[in-house]
Amino acid sequence: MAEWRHVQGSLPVAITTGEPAGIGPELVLRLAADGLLPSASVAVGDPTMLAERAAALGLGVTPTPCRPGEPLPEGPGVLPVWPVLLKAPSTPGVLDPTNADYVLGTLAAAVTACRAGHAAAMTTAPLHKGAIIDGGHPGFTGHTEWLRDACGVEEVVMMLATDSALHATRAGFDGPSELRVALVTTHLPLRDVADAVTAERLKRVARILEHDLREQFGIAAPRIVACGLNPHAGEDGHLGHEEVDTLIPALDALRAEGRDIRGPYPADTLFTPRHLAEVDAVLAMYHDQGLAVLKYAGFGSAANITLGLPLVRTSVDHGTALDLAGKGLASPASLGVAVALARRLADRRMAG
Ligand SMILES: NC(=O)c1ccc[n+]([C@@H]2O[C@H](COP(=O)([O-])OP(=O)(O)OC[C@H]3O[C@@H](n4cnc5c(N)ncnc54)[C@H](O)[C@@H]3O)[C@@H](O)[C@H]2O)c1
Ligand SMILES: N[C@H](C(=O)O)[C@H](O)COP(=O)(O)O
Repeated sequence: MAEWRHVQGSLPVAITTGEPAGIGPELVLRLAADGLLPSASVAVGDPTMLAERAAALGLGVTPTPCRPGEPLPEGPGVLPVWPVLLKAPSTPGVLDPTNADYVLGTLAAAVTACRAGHAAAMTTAPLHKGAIIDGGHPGFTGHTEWLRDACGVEEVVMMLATDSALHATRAGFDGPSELRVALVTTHLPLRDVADAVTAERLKRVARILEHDLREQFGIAAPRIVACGLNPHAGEDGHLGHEEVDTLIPALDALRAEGRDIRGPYPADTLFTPRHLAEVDAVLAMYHDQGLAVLKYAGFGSAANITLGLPLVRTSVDHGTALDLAGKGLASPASLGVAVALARRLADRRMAG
């Protein structure tokens, strides 16, 4: 794996501006206009496109190019930008796969800056997976998997947390809007999920989750509860064999290592206050099993964190919202939560 430089001090959070036809650029501009970005923040994207979007929405922000490693420009309305240039002009709401390499270029620039010690962390505005795939990257499935490969690690974990769970200071969840959900599998067709939930993957994911709850979130003795895969956690093998054959042996092995991991429990009743009050994170077997509940609890102000990376990466809880792009109607709240979380996690990592 490449060497990572960790430099003390107030390094910026690099905010990739995402799919240029989506809401990402205007959300970054909106936070800057409202003074809601931490002082050391830098956008990564096309400065001309950002300036045009700011003007179109009447936002008093001046995107100002600068280079990684140099001091950030300052001043009223100044938004520092590390330039990555569009491959083709972009219109809000209209996807153009020609810009796939532009979007991936912004991610690469942020990772390079983190690796070089020029950024403290990265936060990603939403990209459009279909546009990246159509733009010549058939294997692309999402930031999470792309970052795993770019950083050269075997496994990472996608965890989303509601805003109140991010600020909780006690153990356990208090109320249905306080939730952390991690996933064993991420972006794959439902048809392929059962085969992808292997004992080895489940154990790797659970170990990373437990480690990062401790190290990144300061939870001294993390308590995790795992969902079953099948209805009623397989009903003792009558409604699917994965629990008996895979989940229970893997969870037994994790418990034998001394980890507090419960389950597998039926997912439909696990997400209830009585069960959640006793745990720090839910481990769901697949994307919509966990994220439908998380987004019901906190859509719009939750954040996505990639665990297991050598860098800090956070993201929004929503997508490109092409229906809202360019209209100034999209909420910047989740991006604000994600940037603030990146700042906090980076400061914690640097202090430690
Ligand atoms: N972090 C990411 O990069 C990320 C996250 C989720 C989805 N996506 C991608 O985004 C694309 C579109 O996904 P989708 O349609 O499933 O979900 P979406 O989140 O883009 O849109 C779902 C609904 O939520 C609304 N919405 C989304 N963000 C909003 C905001 N900030 N304020 C107000 N309303 C908002 C949209 O208008 C739409 O009605 C897909 O390619 C998907 O893979 C990317
Ligand atoms: N699974 C995420 C969600 O539903 O919010 C989203 O697709 C983003 O995933 P990446 O961060 O891997 O792009």
